[in-house]
Amino acid sequence: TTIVGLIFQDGVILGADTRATEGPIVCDKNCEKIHYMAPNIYCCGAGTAADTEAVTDMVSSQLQLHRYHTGRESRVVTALTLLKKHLFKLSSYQGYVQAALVLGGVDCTGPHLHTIYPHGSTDTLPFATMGSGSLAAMAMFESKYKEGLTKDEGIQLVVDAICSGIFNDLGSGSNVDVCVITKGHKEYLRNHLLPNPRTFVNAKGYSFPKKTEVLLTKITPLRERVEVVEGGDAM
Ligand SMILES: C#CCCCC(=O)N[C@@H](Cc1ccccc1)C(=O)N[C@@H](CC(C)C)B(O)O
Repeated sequence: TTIVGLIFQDGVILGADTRATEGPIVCDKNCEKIHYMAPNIYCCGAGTAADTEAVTDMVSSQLQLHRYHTGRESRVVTALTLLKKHLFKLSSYQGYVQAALVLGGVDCTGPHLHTIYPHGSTDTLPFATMGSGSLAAMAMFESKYKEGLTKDEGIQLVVDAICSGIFNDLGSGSNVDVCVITKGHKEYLRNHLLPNPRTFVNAKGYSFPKKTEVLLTKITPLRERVEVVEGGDAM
């Protein structure tokens, strides 16, 4: 997996590839790794698919109940705290729930971007990458990120970072999903880029119309091609 997030002038942009693997096998060529947490909060997940889905679904539900209780928009820090307390839980989790997350959103306190690791540690950053393709993606961010990026610049940089993972990490592949979050608005761009289209092989395979002449190049016997030297030693 390659998942990323960055802060741009109007908010947060998240990005993800769409490959799921089981060892050397690609078991899903177009899976979703950007999860809905709240209207203004989304979360990318890397690690065990089941764990990332379960932990984000659980916290998303908790946030919804909290919104009903408070009558207010969810805050990113609330999602962050719920996620890290669950993953760290002494009772048993302690890193066994393999969810490596990039959490992003915009709330009444502004834009926020965080990473959450399986053991429950968190970081607050202007740009972040996670998953097996995170180094390929971070190389793009370290060389191209700057503060005050416009929306289009931010989307392009996220696409570049995800594509770096798609093309250089075997654990990542297929398509680029993007999510743009600003104050009061979000755009979930599913399959924003399709850089690996499946070219269709002719369904009939290689069939030729009747009477197709199949020409083989005339093969000249070796003797005719090589001057034979009488009594020469075998090479
Ligand atoms: C069986 C099985 C694995 C089901 C799919 C599955 O979780 N694959 C994992 C890799 C993995 C992990 C732990 C055990 C096995 C296989 C995977 O593709 N993770 C990607 C993100 C998820 C959300 C798709 B990425 O981090 O590479």
